[in-house]
Amino acid sequence: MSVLVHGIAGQTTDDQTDANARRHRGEFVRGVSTARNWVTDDPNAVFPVEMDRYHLYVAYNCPWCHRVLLGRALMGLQDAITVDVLFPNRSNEDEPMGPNLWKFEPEGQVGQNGVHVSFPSCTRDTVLGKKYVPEIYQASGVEDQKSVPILFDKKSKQIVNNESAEILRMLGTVFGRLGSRGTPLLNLYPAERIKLIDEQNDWIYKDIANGSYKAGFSSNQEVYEKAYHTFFEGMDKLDEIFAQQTFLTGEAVTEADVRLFPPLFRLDPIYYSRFKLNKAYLWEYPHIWRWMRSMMTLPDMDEVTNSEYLQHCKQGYFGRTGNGTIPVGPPGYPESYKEKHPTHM
Ligand SMILES: N[C@@H](CCC(=O)N[C@@H](CS)C(=O)NCC(=O)O)C(=O)O
Repeated sequence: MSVLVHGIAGQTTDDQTDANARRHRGEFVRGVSTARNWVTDDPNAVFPVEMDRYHLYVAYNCPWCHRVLLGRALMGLQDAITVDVLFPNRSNEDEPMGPNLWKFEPEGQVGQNGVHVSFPSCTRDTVLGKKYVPEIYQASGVEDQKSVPILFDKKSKQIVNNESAEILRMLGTVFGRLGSRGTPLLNLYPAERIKLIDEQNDWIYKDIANGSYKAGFSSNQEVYEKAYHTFFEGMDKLDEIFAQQTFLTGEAVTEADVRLFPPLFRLDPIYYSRFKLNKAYLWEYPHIWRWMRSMMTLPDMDEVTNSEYLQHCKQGYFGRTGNGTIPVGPPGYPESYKEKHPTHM
């Protein structure tokens, strides 16, 4: 299948210059997504927009999946696009397909801490019946990829796209007419705001969304410290923006807000400790906190921010790290995000 690469602002990749040497020095360098086809309005296209034709493979703990699920919920696309949910921890060394692979585990599993963990929202692969994500890529003829999210075409049994920035763009625009939000159609990337959204996406991807991963997963002290400072300079900048307006590009929610949400949702309960992004909590930024509250009141947000959702995140980030125990606190999350102040204050 031909691979169309559209360079959209703030797409989920890193500069690949000397990537292996940088990885060797301990820098976390994100790879490139290679399935890059688009669902379009054209009924004769290879992938035309169609009710109940497309499917998402996701893990709730993955922030790139989270943005796509947020897009699906906000646009009211739950009946239009089906979803399968992976177990939050990847495979162990002793598994037949090899280690560190996403897999379906609806019955749950015994974690590193010796406790059996299961989540009601974890599913099997309801489309292809596979166990591991690389098997989905193999069945679709896409090589050397193992990441989620995946947008899958149930009709042709092909992977459409595995770049969350592009999947979200499709959900927020061309899929809009299949959504349940009525008219006027919601559009997360409206023509009159494109420039502003692109500008915000660009720096927020580098400094906040991917920046948090640079801090959390680099083993190089210098890379971590740089990412830490950049992240919190970004937080100051965001607090100033939200002192002036409700959302990132004005008074209406757009794709830029959706993309900002996953890393900020994870800051207090996870990134603060796990990624050592411990200069300040989200609740210490009054205007960002208010933005969070505005986001939480948007339609169907509960589906993708509830306490089970956060528990997937905790399991994913802590379940195979250190001694494998899952933190109980901090108390009051995610409920506090709907309040003026965190409830434990
Ligand atoms: N290009 C991807 C990046 C997604 C990504 O990095 N996903 C992680 C999970 S958070 C993953 O599946 N990584 C593959 C792996 O490490 O096995 C996107 O944004 O859609």
